[in-house]
Amino acid sequence: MGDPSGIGPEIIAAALADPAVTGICRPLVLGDRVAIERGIAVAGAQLSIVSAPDLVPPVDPAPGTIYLRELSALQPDQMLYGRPTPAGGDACYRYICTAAGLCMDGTVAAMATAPINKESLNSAGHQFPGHTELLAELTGGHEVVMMLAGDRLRVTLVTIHEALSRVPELVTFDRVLSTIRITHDSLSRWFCKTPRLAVLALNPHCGEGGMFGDEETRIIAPAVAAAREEGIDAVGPLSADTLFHFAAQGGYDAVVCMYHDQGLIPLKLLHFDDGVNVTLGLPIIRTSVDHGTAYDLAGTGKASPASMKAALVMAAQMAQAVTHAGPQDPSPSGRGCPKGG
Ligand SMILES: NC(=O)C1=CN([C@@H]2O[C@H](COP(=O)(O)OP(=O)(O)OC[C@H]3O[C@@H](n4cnc5c(N)ncnc54)[C@H](O)[C@@H]3O)[C@@H](O)[C@H]2O)C=CC1
Ligand SMILES: NCC(=O)COP(=O)(O)O
Repeated sequence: MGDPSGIGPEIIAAALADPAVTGICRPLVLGDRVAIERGIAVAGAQLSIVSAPDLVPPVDPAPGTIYLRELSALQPDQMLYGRPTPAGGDACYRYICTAAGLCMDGTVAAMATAPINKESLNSAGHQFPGHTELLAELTGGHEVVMMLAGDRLRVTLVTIHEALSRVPELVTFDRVLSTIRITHDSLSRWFCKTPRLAVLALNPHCGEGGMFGDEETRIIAPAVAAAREEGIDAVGPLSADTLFHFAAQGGYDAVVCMYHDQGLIPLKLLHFDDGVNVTLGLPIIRTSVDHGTAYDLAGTGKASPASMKAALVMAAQMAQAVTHAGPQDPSPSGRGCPKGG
């Protein structure tokens, strides 16, 4: 359900009132009853809550229902709009842990998360920068990659939630190569058979022959060369300032970026409304909205549920691709896979 003080409950309600979502999956909400009731009212959705303490929704769910597993009983002062609390952060932690457990034991096929406030998660004593790192630990310490995806552009990140000043030391040969590998393997599995990857430079103009940095020659170019030797269709390092223009025209299936804002600024410019955050490398399927808790909008009914809907639909399509896995096209949605990709 995400942060009860943010827009999570209302965008969940709006998404689950849409037959395009409930037509493709049987959603089980993990969260707080009072927060979801309030979200339903804010969204103006015609939905009633069915308590599902131990169950998953039936094969034929009753129309207009939200199946809810109540994992918290927050007090009114712990869910004031725009006022995150440690209790809310702790509740988010429980929702995420339970969802991961249900995915791991096969009770559910996938999880889609609403936004959390990372500060309140940490204030509750859970020292994680975000879902991505928490899920990596909960599911066995896998190396994971954050991808944000829309129809026109996909980006994956070598470093995620890090101070910009730390990025250069974290851009290592091993990290760049493993991000390329995980991006390639995951795209091949879910989205395109033979993905074409662009790998970005860290510095302006690829370092301009060493004048503005040498990470390109020392680290990124050798990592791209190693990936190519493994048969991965990757090119780079390429200058970030021009590459996105070509990537958005279909030149690449994903762009491997060195740091958070290098990838997320162009992604959100094109796909703020419908972008989906996917964690690659996990043994489970996890998607998420591409935005945060939007405290300025919480409770107003003005928040767009489009990314929440897209995250739910993509999770369901990925799960179906697993169920029906075969030699046929692995693309669950056809999202942005250019011809010949
Ligand atoms: N998946 C997750 O759990 C994410 C959580 N966050 C967390 O969210 C909190 C707030 O982060 P911010 O940087 O302020 O980003 P934000 O995405 O919450 O808000 C940025 C701007 O976008 C607008 N906005 C966000 N979602 C919207 C929607 N669905 N419809 C219409 N407008 C929307 C907001 O009103 C605000 O003006 C932070 O604690 C951050 O860590 C941020 C990104 C992802
Ligand atoms: N900017 C994306 C973001 O912060 C999402 O993080 P996570 O909670 O999905 O790890």
